[in-house]
Amino acid sequence: MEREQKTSSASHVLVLPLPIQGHINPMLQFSKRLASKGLRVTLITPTSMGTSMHQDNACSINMEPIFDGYKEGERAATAEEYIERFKATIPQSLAELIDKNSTSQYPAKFIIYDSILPWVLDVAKSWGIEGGPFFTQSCAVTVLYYHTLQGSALKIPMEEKSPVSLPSLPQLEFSDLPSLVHGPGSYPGIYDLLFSQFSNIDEASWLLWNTFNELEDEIVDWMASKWPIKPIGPTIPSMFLDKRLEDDKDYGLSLFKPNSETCMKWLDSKEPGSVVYVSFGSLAVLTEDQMAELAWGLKRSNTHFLWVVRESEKQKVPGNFVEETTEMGLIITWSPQLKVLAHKSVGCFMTHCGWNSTLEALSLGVPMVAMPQWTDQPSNAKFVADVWQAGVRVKVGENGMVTQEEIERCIREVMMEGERRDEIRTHSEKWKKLARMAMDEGGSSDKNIDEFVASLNACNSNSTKSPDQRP
Ligand SMILES: O=c1ccn([C@@H]2O[C@H](COP(=O)(O)OP(=O)(O)O[C@H]3O[C@H](CO)[C@@H](O)[C@H](O)[C@H]3O)[C@@H](O)[C@H]2O)c(=O)[nH]1
Repeated sequence: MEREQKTSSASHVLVLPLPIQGHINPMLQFSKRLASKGLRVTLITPTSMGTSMHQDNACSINMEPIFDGYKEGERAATAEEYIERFKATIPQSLAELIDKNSTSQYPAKFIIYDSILPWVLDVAKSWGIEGGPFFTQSCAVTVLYYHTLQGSALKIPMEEKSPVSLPSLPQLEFSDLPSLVHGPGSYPGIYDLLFSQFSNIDEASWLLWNTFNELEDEIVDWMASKWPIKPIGPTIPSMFLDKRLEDDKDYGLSLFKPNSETCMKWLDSKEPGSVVYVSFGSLAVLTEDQMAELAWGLKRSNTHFLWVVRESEKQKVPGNFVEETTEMGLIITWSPQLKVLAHKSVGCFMTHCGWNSTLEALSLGVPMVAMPQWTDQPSNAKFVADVWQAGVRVKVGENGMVTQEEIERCIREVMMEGERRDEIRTHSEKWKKLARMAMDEGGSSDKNIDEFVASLNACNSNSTKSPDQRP
């Protein structure tokens, strides 16, 4: 498993993501940046991810599997059950890994853990290792969770669905708030998980964030007045941004198998800017009725479409839809999303506004039609449409459904020639430039990464506890 890294005497950092695609991608990508700056990085891959992941061999970091309570292929019935077993198993597995490392040539100095696994910090500290959480969602959304937890400015359950005004944030309607803020009853296990991010935030020495200063400037300033936060994103492979890391062309680790060849060939055959790319990420589950509205909305828009429908969702596509749209569209089960967004034929991204997809579209200058589903996505959609003005957001009907007419209207607004389309394109291009600048040499995120690396290199002495001090 172990690969050659740039510097043999480098500080060693462990990185532990929750094993879902939207968390693996940014943490793996950040790991690559750290490795490019001379650190030795080990990405910890919980066993449930399996060994059959689709892995890019050019990846510059080490991977170390640890037991998370599940054998490859074994699945928990619910997210809550998975997290429970994960939490019961990982501390021991992690302690064994840290122990193994401590007697090696490269004892770990620091652990970067997914912010929704705050208890990792306690395990690390008991071994004399420092740690810091990595936040995979926006600063704005985290601030909203923070205010909810404080219970003063934002109280749940919300009795009145009136607009909310909070420091450093634009005025937000009820429908702009993360779905979990609507109340613990909505998603019990996940609610606890997201709110636990704050349980020991004051004990962490670095808070690393997949965002960039320019994108969330006022919010970053507000947070920086409370915590040592460091925006280090967008965590997109370098070849799509600053192009400084030649081998960094892809995320490199996928839990799904992309239909790359079919997809890129199909895109090559289309006119520039003529395709709507549609994807709702790795987790979203639409109702059968909503899938049907989406399908017929795509048909009504009369535009070419490339639609990602995961294997588990395929049976919801209306029976006659594929035959009726063979000339217009292609449905695939997973795409090489960054390559798709960077393709000249793509003119618009219809997205659920997962934070990675949002950052990817902004970084590649692709205008969006935002169709949020749950968790942080409504707030991301609010920013996309009204703050960054890089797209439009669908209106949800009273029955919670987005109609085919509404989907058609939004796609046309972003795709069809006219003032509105030009405005959105201009804003999208602006964010593309700013994202690139943030990651390029001397950019805001690049400086933060340098600062983090320098601080680790400065603690030259091995701080891992000696055998008789270990727990
Ligand atoms: O066909 C596809 C579809 C997606 N992706 C990639 O998969 C990732 C998906 O991440 P994201 O857009 O954030 O969506 P989710 O998978 O839904 O991510 C979960 O995690 C995110 C980070 O915490 C949250 O913002 C989301 O709301 C939550 O659903 C992105 O990097 C995409 O490039 C592909 O490569 N191919």
